[in-house]
Parts: sequence; C-alpha cells; structure tokens
Amino acid sequence: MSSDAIHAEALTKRYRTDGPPAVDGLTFRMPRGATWGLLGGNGAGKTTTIAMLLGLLVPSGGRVACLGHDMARDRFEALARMNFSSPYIALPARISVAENLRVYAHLYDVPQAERRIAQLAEELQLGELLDRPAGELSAGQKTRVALAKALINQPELLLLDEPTASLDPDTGDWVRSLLERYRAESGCAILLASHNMAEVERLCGHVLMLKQGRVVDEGSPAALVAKYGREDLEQVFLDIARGRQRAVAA
Ligand SMILES: Nc1ncnc2c1ncn2[C@@H]1O[C@H](COP(=O)(O)OP(=O)(O)OP(=O)(O)O)[C@@H](O)[C@H]1O
Repeated sequence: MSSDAIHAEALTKRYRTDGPPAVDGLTFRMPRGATWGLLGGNGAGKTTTIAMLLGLLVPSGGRVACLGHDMARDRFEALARMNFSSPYIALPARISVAENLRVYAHLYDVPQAERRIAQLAEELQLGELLDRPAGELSAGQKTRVALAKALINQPELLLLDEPTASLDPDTGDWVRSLLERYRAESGCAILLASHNMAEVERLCGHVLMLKQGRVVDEGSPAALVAKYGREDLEQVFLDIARGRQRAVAA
C-alpha cells in the first residue's frame, strides 16, 4: 500500500451479522501533512473508523495502512509514530497527571521525557494539574491532559476524536491554535472527527461526510459550501444529515 498518512480501502465494520455495517466500504487516501475532517451525525461511524485506523478494532472487511504500514500486519511500527485522543478512552484515574504522562512517555520511548512533559504542561497550561489524580479532573481539564498525551511522542499522524468537545470557547480556541502551531512546526497529518463545524472549517483542508458508514460527499469546506449553495459548513451538514437536495447543481 502507499505511503500516504492514511490509505483505507473498502474498510468495513460489522458489529452484528444481522444488522447494517457501522462502517461500509470506506475508501480514501489522506496525504501526509494534510488535515482532514471526518464528519457525520451521531452513529455515522466516525469513532468506529478511528478505532480501526488505530488497530483497536479488527475490520470485518477491507484494509488500512497508516504511514505506509498495513495495520493488520505491522501496526506497531506505525503506532510508534501516531497518537490519538478520544473522550471515550479514560486515562488511569488514580495516578496523577504527571505520572500518567510519564507512563505514556515510557510506552512511546520518548527521549528526555521530563523535558517533553514540562514543555507540554506549559503549552497546555497543565502546571496546576500535574500532581492531581487524573480521575478528579473536570471534563475540560481531562481533555487538555488527553491532548498532552496525544502529543507526547511528537506524532506524524494524529487521530483526534472530538478534541475540543468539552472545552470552553476560550480554551477551545487556544487548543485549535496549538494544533495549528504543532502542525506547522512538525508537518503532522491530522484526522479530526468533530461536531464543531467552525472548528472543521478552520482546521481542515478536506472533509469526508459520513452517513450510515459511507462517504456521501467530500471536498474542501469552501468547495462543499459552494456546491450546496450555503453560507457555511453547518448548513451543508444539515442538508446532508436531513437528505436535502443540493441547492446548486454539482
Ligand atoms: N461496540 C459496539 N457494538 C455494537 N454496535 C456498535 C458498537 N460501537 C458502535 N456501534 C454502532 O456502530 C454505529 C457507529 O457508531 P460510532 O460510534 O462509530 O458513530 P459516531 O459517528 O462516532 O457517533 P457519535 O457522533 O455519536 O460519536 C452506531 O450505529 C453504533 O450504535
């Protein structure tokens, strides 16, 4: 397979044999250094897709390569150069934030781990939280710690599931700036699942619109807005979710 950041071919997940697939023949190639949005209503298949990209879920069909590595055969080489954040995966609750980050730094074999943790603590304003048990943090504080964990190994591919979902508008804004900075400095590719359309318009050069596990449309946010004759991506999302016709012929 290619050396794209992500190359998915006919990726399919069926949780139950008697029901429709959660992800149904997903095919796309996301280049290195790109930031793409994975959009869709509740249950469209975004989290399932991310779990398959990470090798956490075994696909029922198709295949995927991340950073040139087939995730069914040699995912560990890719995983060392990837990372992710998800509100659905809790950090160990009883140990402190600093201990959590040390554990992940060790798992990813991060050189000069204490320096990297101090750098992330400053960038994500975690200083006051470092000695507190991770389980006692507010949702927004946990989100910031999860992002620190996601950046600990300076990944080349970042999978972000709702990275700013529980953040207040001010914190959400500086987290987006931080992601933009990290991307500019590192050339990292980012796949972002989000329900925040303004965030997607700001960060993503291309979006995949999922419905019932299939890509029903894709393109840059500006191209989709023009194609649907709408003012912003939120309106495009509503058109697609509600099955409305495009206002402007493609
Ligand atoms: N472990 C599971 N077992 C059975 N079905 C599942 C499981 N996880 C997800 N599903 C189903 O797969 C479909 C896709 O779910 P998924 O969580 O991938 O959607 P999503 O796009 O991330 O939704 P949301 O925006 O609500 O987070 C849904 O119909 C869901 O009910």
